[in-house]
Amino acid sequence: MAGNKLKSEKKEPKKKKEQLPDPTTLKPDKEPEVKVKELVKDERTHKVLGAFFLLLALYCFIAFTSYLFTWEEDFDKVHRYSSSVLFRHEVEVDNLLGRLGAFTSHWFFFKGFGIASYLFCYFFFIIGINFIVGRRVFRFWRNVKYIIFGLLFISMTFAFLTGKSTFPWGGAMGDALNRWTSGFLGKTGAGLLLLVAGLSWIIWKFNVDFKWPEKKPKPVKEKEPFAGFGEPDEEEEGEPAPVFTAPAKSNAMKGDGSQITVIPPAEEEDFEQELQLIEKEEPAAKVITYIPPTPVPEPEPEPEEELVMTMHEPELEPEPEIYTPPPVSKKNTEAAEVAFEIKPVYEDPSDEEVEEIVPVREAVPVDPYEPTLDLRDYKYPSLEMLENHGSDKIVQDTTELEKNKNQIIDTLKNYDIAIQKISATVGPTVTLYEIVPAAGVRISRIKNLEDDIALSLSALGIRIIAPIPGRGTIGIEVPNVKKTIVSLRNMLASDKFQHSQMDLPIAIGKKIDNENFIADLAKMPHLLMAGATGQGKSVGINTLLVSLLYKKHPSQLKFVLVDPKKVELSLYKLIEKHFLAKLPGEEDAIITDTKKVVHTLNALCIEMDLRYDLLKEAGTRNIREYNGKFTQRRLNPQKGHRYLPFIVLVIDEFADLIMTAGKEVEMPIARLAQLARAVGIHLIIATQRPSVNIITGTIKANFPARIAFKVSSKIDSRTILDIGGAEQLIGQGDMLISFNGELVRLQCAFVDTPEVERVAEFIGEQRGYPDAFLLPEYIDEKDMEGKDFSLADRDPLFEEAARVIVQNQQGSTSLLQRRMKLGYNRAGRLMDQLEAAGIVGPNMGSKAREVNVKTEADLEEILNSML
Ligand SMILES: Nc1ncnc2c1ncn2[C@@H]1O[C@H](COP(=O)(O)OP(=O)(O)OP(=O)(O)O)[C@@H](O)[C@H]1O
Repeated sequence: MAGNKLKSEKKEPKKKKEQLPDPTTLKPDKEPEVKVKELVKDERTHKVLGAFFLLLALYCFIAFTSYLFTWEEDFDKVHRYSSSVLFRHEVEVDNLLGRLGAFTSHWFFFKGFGIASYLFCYFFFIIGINFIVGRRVFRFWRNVKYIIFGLLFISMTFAFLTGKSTFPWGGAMGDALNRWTSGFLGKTGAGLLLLVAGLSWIIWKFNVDFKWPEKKPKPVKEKEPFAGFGEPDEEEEGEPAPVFTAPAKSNAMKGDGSQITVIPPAEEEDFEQELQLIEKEEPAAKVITYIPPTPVPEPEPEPEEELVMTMHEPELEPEPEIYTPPPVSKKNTEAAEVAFEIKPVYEDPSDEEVEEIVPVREAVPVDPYEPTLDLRDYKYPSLEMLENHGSDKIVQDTTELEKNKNQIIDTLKNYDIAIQKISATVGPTVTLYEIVPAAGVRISRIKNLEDDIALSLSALGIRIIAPIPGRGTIGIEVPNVKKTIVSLRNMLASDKFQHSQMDLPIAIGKKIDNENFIADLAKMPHLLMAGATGQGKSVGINTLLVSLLYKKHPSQLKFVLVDPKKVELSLYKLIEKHFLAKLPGEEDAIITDTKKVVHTLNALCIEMDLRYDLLKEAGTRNIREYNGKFTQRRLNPQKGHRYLPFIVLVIDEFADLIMTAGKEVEMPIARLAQLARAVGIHLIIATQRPSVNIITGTIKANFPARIAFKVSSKIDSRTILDIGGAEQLIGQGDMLISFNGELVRLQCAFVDTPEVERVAEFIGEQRGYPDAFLLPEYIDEKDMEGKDFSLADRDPLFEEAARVIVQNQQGSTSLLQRRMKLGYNRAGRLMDQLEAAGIVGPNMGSKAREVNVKTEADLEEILNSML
């Protein structure tokens, strides 16, 4: 043992000696060996090549243009000496670019392709640009094909047209082609061939639309107004629709055989053309984005409900071109009712005037239902109510940038990591340094050294992203010394927000590259927010709510606000009659009590189920389609259909709720999160404590979009985002959002309390609805247990309640509340007593109870017998 110890002691100093060389003898770093392979891949090589090709293009262009003016003078000299002219000093040429210019032009023009030789300039130009920019700005092979075709076609055409001109218009190649073709097809044949080739190219390139004058469409002949709704006859099918704006492809996808069948082949080709163009314009993105030729929103395909499909066929189109009401038949009387408010204004078919057909669309004006007319004078808040918190201009401190850059390079060098390139993007709170490691450096090495590097850089809030997904670079985010506040006002003023077509646009914040991050809450579809106290959660919630208030009308959106802290959301009380929803009979729309939260969540579940029933009845799959149909007056309000506003549930402190109510809260939230998206109910849940017992697996699985402000530990960050990093944030609205499988660092937009107050006041002062939006009533079975009552204890209002119920033939607690101005509890108790007396049936969940007594006379009898 002792021997061993001695040995190791002896060894150690030796080892140390090897590790620490004498600083005085330090040699300068060896220049790294340059391998050919690396050289070829190196972007600098590409840039040099790019510059060379661009110069070559310019050189040829000048030489060729000069040749046009000097060819006669230079011709003999160059022709006589051929390539040796290059080395004959005594020969003087007129070409601007000397003997080389004269020789090159002669070679290209005379021996090659004549005037078409300019295409070589273009060829060198596109190679040069592609090399120098480092991506395929021009598609190489496509251009090569065009150039080859151009060389052959142009040279031959010029040879054909110019005949025996002394200037080599078509060059030797053009002449040879022309001679061969004229010999083979005759002069006329060769001319025709050129014409066909030229035309074909034009058609191919520009997709010229050849239109034969169309016949006037025949009038839709009907014996009686409702006759046009059945199977379309052949004539109708063949006819083009009067106005068609939707892309041919999307129509083709529907393939529903309805009357509006418009897939002209030309449109189909247009579509392909569009696709190619985008491919060409954005080659580097490698994403083929289909932008529909027209901005008509495309509805999702309809559900495959047989009955509904057949009855509502024309309704499947996004914009019905020809609307014809349904035939009244036994089979589909329902369909006839569905189209109840459409005014068929067909002309009498016998009338000669019908020949002068007006587009059918105009002939059937459908006055769409406009939900905003509920409060037609409602004015949206103006941007002036919000403040500009300093300038949104980002300050770039070059010395700070330089210092950080050098520190990063030095730190990495300490770990033997060489880098090829470093670039910086300055964001509002952090600067992203993007590093391209030298060839051969493994990214995993950098990843393993993440903590050490962060420590060496010794700045607070450093985050290393190795690699940045999709970029192949490594990112190091370093906080800025001077941070910029992102004002919500500026984000809302941006074009992206102002012109957004999203259902529920929310301006969240700015990315590092200063791009505004505006997302659609409806697509998220729910949002989970976490962050330690004081890191910007409440500001974040205000930002989201205010964004929605700036974009939505009270008829289109309702908030259910849960605020266990009692103070955070109290500002919104002012907009109760415009934007808030509450339980029937409740005083306060903002819910602060846990018990009521459970009731509200269950009421939301009932609302969700009711909405699903409505959607099913209407044969629609989501709220968008449903509201679309409703506004087109295809759904009958008398059958319970109504315009469905979006409902956004906001819970400001979720941890509190879970601690006090546990499963009672978790279950309805999980249910809503799983199912409510299609019916327009969306959840925003915030918590200070992102621990696993609060953000349970069930909750997490149903919230794909998650925001983390600064949290206190890596574990918390993992709980919320499934990855560390949020503990490295610097607070004050610095956040990470995980959405669509991407993790993005944002600076949350800032809106101060006085601003929110101003907006709420402005809305609150306007005319609103008589009450907040009422959620369906929820009866907690537990509350009702053991409440059998003796008839002697019955409520003094019992008889009155019984009369209200029997008169309306509707066993609903909310009816009692409304008619008798009662609170929820008393109305619920009365309903129990009515059940015990046999006047109404048992509780049926979301539906009204059955009323067992049909007439008032019967009721009086019962009441008398009870005396
Ligand atoms: N986006 C932001 N930009 C600039 N400063 C911000 C931002 N968000 C928050 N802050 C600053 O941080 C402070 C605390 O923010 P906030 O009240 O939203 O924290 P919180 O997480 O809700 O705290 P608590 O959980 O205790 O309510 C704010 O008063 C503000 O000064």
